[in-house]
Amino acid sequence: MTSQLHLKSVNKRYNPGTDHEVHAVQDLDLEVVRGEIVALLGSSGCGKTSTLRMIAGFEEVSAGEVLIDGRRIDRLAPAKRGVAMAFEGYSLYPPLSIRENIAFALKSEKLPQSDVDNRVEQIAALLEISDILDKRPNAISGGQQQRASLGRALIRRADLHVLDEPMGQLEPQLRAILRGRIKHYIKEHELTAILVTHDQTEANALADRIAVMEGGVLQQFDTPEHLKNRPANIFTGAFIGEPPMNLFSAVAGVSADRVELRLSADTALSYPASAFSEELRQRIQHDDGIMIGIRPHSVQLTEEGLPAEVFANQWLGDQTHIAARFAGASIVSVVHDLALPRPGDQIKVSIAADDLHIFDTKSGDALSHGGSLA
Ligand SMILES: Nc1ncnc2c1ncn2[C@@H]1O[C@H](COP(=O)(O)OP(=O)(O)OP(=O)(O)O)[C@@H](O)[C@H]1O
Repeated sequence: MTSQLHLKSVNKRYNPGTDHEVHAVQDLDLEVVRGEIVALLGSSGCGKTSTLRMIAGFEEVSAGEVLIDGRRIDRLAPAKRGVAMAFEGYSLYPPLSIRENIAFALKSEKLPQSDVDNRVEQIAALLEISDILDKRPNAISGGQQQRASLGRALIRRADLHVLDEPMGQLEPQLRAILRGRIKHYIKEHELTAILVTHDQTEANALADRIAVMEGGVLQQFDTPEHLKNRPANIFTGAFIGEPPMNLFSAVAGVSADRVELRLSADTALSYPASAFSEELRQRIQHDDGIMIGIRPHSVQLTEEGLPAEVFANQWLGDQTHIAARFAGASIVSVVHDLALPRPGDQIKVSIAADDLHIFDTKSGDALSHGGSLA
C-alpha cells in the first residue's frame, strides 16, 4: 500500500534551550495510506494539534521529516503542500458569501461555473448549510462557520485533508448525523484525511485507524477494534473505552493445573492452567509485578463469582453501570438492562480468562489478551 502521509521521527520543541522548553511531540513515526482516514486522539496537551499544525505548515518541525505522496513538504509554505485544511482560526474570507468562500477552494481546478455550483450545493446539503450560502461569515453562528470551513476543505481534491476538531462546535445530534455523511463522502471521493479529536466516539466512527497520543508520545496506532480488544499498554487500555477498563495489581501463582491471580489478601481469580498459553504462564510466573485489566462490559454478575459490595448504580437509559467494592478497590460492571442491585447489596462477579488483559507493571506494556501473549 502506498503511504500518502509519512511522518518520520518528527519532533516539536517549543522554546528550545530555555527554561520553558516543551518537547510537545517526540520521535513520532506515522504512515497514513492512500484513501485512509486517521484520527489523532488524546487528552488535552498530548501533542495532537502540534502534530497537525506541523503537517499543515502552521508550525515548524523541530526535527524529522514530513512527506506527502513521497514528497518532502516540511520546509514548504502551507499553500504549496497540496493540503486542504479545516482549522479553527483558519478563517473564512469576511467579504465573500459562504457560497463564494466554498467555491473559492475550486478556483485552481478551472471548472465550468455549473460544475462549481453543483459541487457547492452538494457539499452544502451534506453539511446542512444550504440555507446560509448567501450570507457573509460574520452573519452566521460559530457552528455554521465551522461547517462552512469544513465544506471549503472537503470540496477540494487535495493530496491530503487535514481537519482540526472538525465538529468541535456542533451539538451532539448534528455531529452524529454528519459523522456518517462525512465518512461516506471521504470514502466515495477517495480522499486521504487526518483529523484531530479528543472525542473517542468521533474517532471510532470516522477513522479507519486511530493514533493515541499521550505526553507527546505515540502510544498505539491501530484500528478502533484493536485499540479496544488488544490495547498495547496500560495507558491505551485505560484511555479507550467507556466506562474505563477496571485495573488491579496482581500476583500470579502458577501450578501444573491452575493459574491464580491474587488481587488482595482475600481475593484471587483462579483458572485452569489450560486457559493460558504455556508461554504466558512462564512469563507471568517470572514477572515481578503485573496489572490485570477487565472491561466493564466483561464483568459478569453470576451466582458463583467472587463477592463484591455495590456502592453505586447508574441507569443510563439503555444500560446500567454498577460500581462495587472489590479486592480492596472498586470494580465497574455494565449490564444491559435496568439492573436491580442497590448500594449496600452483595453481588458476585466473575471474569472469564478470555476477557483478561495482563500488563507488565513496570513498562506498562501488554503481556496478554485473553490468555495468549500480546
Ligand atoms: N506555541 C506554544 N508555545 C509553547 N508551548 C506550546 C505551544 N503550543 C502548544 N504548546 C504545548 O505543547 C504541548 C502540546 O500541545 P498541543 O496543543 O499540541 O496538545 P493537544 O493535544 O492538541 O491539546 P488540546 O486538545 O488542548 O489542543 C502542551 O504542553 C502545550 O502547552
